[in-house]
Amino acid sequence: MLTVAQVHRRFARVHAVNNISFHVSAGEIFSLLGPNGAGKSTLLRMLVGITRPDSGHIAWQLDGATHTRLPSHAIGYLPEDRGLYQDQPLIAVLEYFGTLRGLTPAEARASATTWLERLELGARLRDKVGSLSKGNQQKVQFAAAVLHRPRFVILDEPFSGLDPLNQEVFLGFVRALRDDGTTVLFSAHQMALVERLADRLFVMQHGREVLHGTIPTVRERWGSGRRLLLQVTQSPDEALTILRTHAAASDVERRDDGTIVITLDAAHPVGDLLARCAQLLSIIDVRTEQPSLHDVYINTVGAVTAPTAASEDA
Ligand SMILES: Nc1ncnc2c1ncn2[C@@H]1O[C@H](COP(=O)(O)OP(=O)(O)OP(=O)(O)O)[C@@H](O)[C@H]1O
Repeated sequence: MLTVAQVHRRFARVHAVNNISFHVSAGEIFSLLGPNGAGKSTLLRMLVGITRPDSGHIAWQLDGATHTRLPSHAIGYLPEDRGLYQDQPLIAVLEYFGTLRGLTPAEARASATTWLERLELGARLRDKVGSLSKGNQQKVQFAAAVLHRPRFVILDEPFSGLDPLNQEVFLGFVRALRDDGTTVLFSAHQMALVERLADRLFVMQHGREVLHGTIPTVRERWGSGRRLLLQVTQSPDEALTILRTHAAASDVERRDDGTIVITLDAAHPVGDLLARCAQLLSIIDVRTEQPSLHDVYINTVGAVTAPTAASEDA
């Protein structure tokens, strides 16, 4: 549905988006990740058509036709800088956004009312936007991005500023959009939510790609490996010494709660290792653990060094 090919955008000496390519399929939830200043918002603004790439191209496939920019009725956008008219009633603001996206005033009003009720703001539809809390304003902005039922939705940090309960509510809304056939691309910093929501993720840093793939692929390829977690009757320090000396387990550590953690690798199949541990230690409990997306992100992004101005200009 969307192809981004070698897209580049520079501000003075900063390569905000540096040779980025990816593809988003119809019906997918695609997540864009990266630390502050990585280039996510700049890339999203180019996808919406607010700014243009210096080079590279963006192509949308819709109903058999290819577009460089999607028609406004087909795209919804939640910008990072939330911009609602503070002194207007919620219903008037949403009706206005709906008509900008091709709905009639009556259609816009009906859809806005439905969304405000869904967002538990039905009782406040005549209140001014400025009288709402930050989180509730975010809900209204979300409604403005989706009330015209676009085919493709771009959400720039939809979870920022929301309490944990409302993060769950938004997670449900994004899933509902996908179930309705909408393709969703969102940026976020909340790894645990991304892990539960996204089909595929793309991590960028200093404008460049550092990680790209489905969640299981990314975990498998870039994760630091599965871990074996043991609770034993021996003291943790004694257990560490025994394992390092007699089980050839070099990547072994203890957690604050006394759990012994052995990172698995191909040279030590879990069955063999567990059998050896059982010979050496008195095991009370055993389980394995997958690296979380958070672990993968920290390991990968933490390992990238910043480009110098000289290397960027080269
Ligand atoms: N209009 C602009 N003029 C100059 N520099 C800009 C402009 N917009 C973005 N930049 C720079 O481009 C880089 C990428 O910024 P961008 O806002 O895209 O990052 P981001 O990944 O969205 O960050 P955050 O997670 O903090 O929102 C930053 O170094 C930023 O200062």
